[in-house]
Amino acid sequence: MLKYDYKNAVNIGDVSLEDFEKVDFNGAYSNLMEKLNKGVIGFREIIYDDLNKYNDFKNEDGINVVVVGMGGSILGTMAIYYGLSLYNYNNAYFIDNSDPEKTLSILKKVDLNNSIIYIISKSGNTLETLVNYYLIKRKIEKLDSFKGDIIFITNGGKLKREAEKNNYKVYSIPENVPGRFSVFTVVGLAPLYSLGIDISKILEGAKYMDKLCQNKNIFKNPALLNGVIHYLHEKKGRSISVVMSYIERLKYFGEWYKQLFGESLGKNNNGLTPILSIGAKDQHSLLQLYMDGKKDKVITFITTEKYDLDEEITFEDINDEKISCNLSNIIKCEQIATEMALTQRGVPNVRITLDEIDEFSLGAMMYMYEMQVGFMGELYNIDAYNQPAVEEEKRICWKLIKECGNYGDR
Ligand SMILES: O=P(O)(O)OC[C@H]1O[C@H](O)[C@H](O)[C@@H](O)[C@@H]1O
Repeated sequence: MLKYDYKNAVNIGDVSLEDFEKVDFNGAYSNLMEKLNKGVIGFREIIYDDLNKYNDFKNEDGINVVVVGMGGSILGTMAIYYGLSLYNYNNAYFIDNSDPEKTLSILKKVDLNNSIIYIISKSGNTLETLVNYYLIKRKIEKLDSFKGDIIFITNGGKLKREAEKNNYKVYSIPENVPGRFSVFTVVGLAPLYSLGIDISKILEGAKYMDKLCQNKNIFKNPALLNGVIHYLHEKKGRSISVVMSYIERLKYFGEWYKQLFGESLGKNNNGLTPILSIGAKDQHSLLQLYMDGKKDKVITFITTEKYDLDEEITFEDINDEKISCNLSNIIKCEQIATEMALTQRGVPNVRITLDEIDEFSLGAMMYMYEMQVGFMGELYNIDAYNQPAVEEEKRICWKLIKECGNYGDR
């Protein structure tokens, strides 16, 4: 389950309940539902897909899973995998950048003969994914015989042609699901299945949240409510959306959230800037800014009722007095203290509380943010599902790469 608390974001920072009346959230609700019900945008229908197709994929103990992708083709998978792992990532490798040190250090240590390798790219033309694929291809060609598995998840472009030329298995992604909304498709669920994660429980969480998101009563619809709250505060100049997770293993959830929020809403001089903070440690690095800097932020706390690892501690405080409590009490007190201090300073903040950190709650929270971004796209009257501006850099880069013999030496 997931609880959403918004009391510190209304009647704070000059946003009142009366302001809600000025926002056509009913229109946003119907426009988004029309797009989803007609299948124009498909990120809702796919959570009701039949999961039998995943029996095709391997899920064997001890086998490595190597995922190669960028952005929406890998961040959701990392968000869920690292969100569920308790800091022991023995057989999962994510190649998600063009940093030679990162990719080559992974390829130096992973035994590709004992690996399922997912090459994931919706367009099939993403430079980093292409180059990382060629690095793996070259490594495989040096082996006497390749006993691993290569699976392509792509809809076209160079990578699809490569897969067909080499007779690799190819799976497609529903065209009406934009990349950054595709974690609940084969893009995320296939590698997560191979990593032994209960993908049906992830979808149960998404479906639980979908029911809440059908509610026309905004105060019972966390995605719509959080969307309208961020919209209203952005209209008052608070365009930075800080997500401060008091669960450090949600760090990659933050990376996924950054792309979903930033790339979907950053259009036509609009947009909110997503920032991920980790509590309690960012109280010692960014809280001064959040408390006393520009009043241009809305803070979202993410916390949990239950930490999977916890222990009692007895220690002496700074006045040499004995304190006995659980470690989880300490971080929970820090989160509440930060929330209270920010509220007293008039910094609007909301809180998402997970029952526990499991497939269900991550599925629910990620689906909530997909729906929230959908609603906000309607509120801003923008296309939340494309990313035309990123193409400009790609055109320049491909041109430079062609000359890279010279450019590389500059
Ligand atoms: O899945 P791909 O086609 O490889 O795209 C990977 C990523 O790169 C693109 O440049 C877009 O900015 C992202 O929205 C997308 O998720």
